[in-house]
Amino acid sequence: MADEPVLRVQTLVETGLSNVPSSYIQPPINRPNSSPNPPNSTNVPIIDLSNFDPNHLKHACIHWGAFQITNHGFPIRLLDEMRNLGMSFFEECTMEEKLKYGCDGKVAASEGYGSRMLVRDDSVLDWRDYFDHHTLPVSRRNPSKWPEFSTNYRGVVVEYSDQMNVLAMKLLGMISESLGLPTSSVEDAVGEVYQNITISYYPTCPQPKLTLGLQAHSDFGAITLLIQDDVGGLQVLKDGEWLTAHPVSDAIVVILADQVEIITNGQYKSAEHRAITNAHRARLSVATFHDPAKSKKIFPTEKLINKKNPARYKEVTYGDYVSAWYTKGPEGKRNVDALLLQQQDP
Ligand SMILES: O=C(O)CCC(=O)C(=O)O
Ligand SMILES: [Fe+2]
Repeated sequence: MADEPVLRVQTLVETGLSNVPSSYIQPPINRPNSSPNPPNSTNVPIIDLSNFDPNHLKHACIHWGAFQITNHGFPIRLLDEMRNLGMSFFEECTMEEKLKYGCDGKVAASEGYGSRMLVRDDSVLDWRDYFDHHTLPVSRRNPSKWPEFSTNYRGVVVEYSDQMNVLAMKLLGMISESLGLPTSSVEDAVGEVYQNITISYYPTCPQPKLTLGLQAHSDFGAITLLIQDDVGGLQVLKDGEWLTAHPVSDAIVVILADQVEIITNGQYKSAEHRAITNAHRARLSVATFHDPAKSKKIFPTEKLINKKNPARYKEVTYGDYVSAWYTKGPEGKRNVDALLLQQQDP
């Protein structure tokens, strides 16, 4: 089992190093491409919810597994508050204050301030520090584990959690309808929602061409709603090419995760994505994950299965899926691909 590195990435950067330690150097095949897509080229689809077209949503879910939503009704004030409070935690609190909320590095997905996603110790480290909050069901909320440097931090997290959950369920309803299913189908297949909010902080990196802020992965839950700042660094894999999801002011990035791929029998795909680093400005993102309960059994929805379209994925207990993800590592989409059933030739 890996021990949590003593140094957070931010502390490493503050030492003024000009070469990144070898434990953060990606093998050449995983390193970021030197010429990313420019801002006005292909971007992940943008869906304006005030002028909603279900076919547009369907196209984005089939071909990208990720899209950005605008005019989503989520209070912009709350997006800004969450981003600003997150930035203040990382940049204005002392390390001593931050370490009061240090997470348990030996436990996967433990709550608090950390720097390592996997419990395995043989993977290349991400150039990222983070703060994970356990927010839903309400019984998992323990605000004493959240920072209190600002009097409204804990209140903002609660309001953000509730509002994100409402939006996530609305999106699952739209996704169901876009497949011709009753509105509640995907939400019912997910069951009780377990929500985590992770603020990721990517310090500037002296050698961004050698590192990743976050290695390539698909999210293991059902649906992730992510906001970023204007720095940019999120990339989505599309037809074998890594494309930067350029920041769109006040937009929310929607990322389909593995359980939605299984529930929709692969009609909709989870998005493989990663974060790159840069040498000039630290970057912040806030990801809100919506996952099933560990005991929930996940399988393709019966209404999408027939003779012509047989089930393509094995049933899995969600908790087993998550354990495999943390012990084997994400390595792109290998965990969901491992559930694929052999298809008979017609
Ligand atoms: O920071 C980002 O843009 C990506 C974060 C992410 O993919 C995650 O936390 O799962
Ligand atoms: Fe992710």
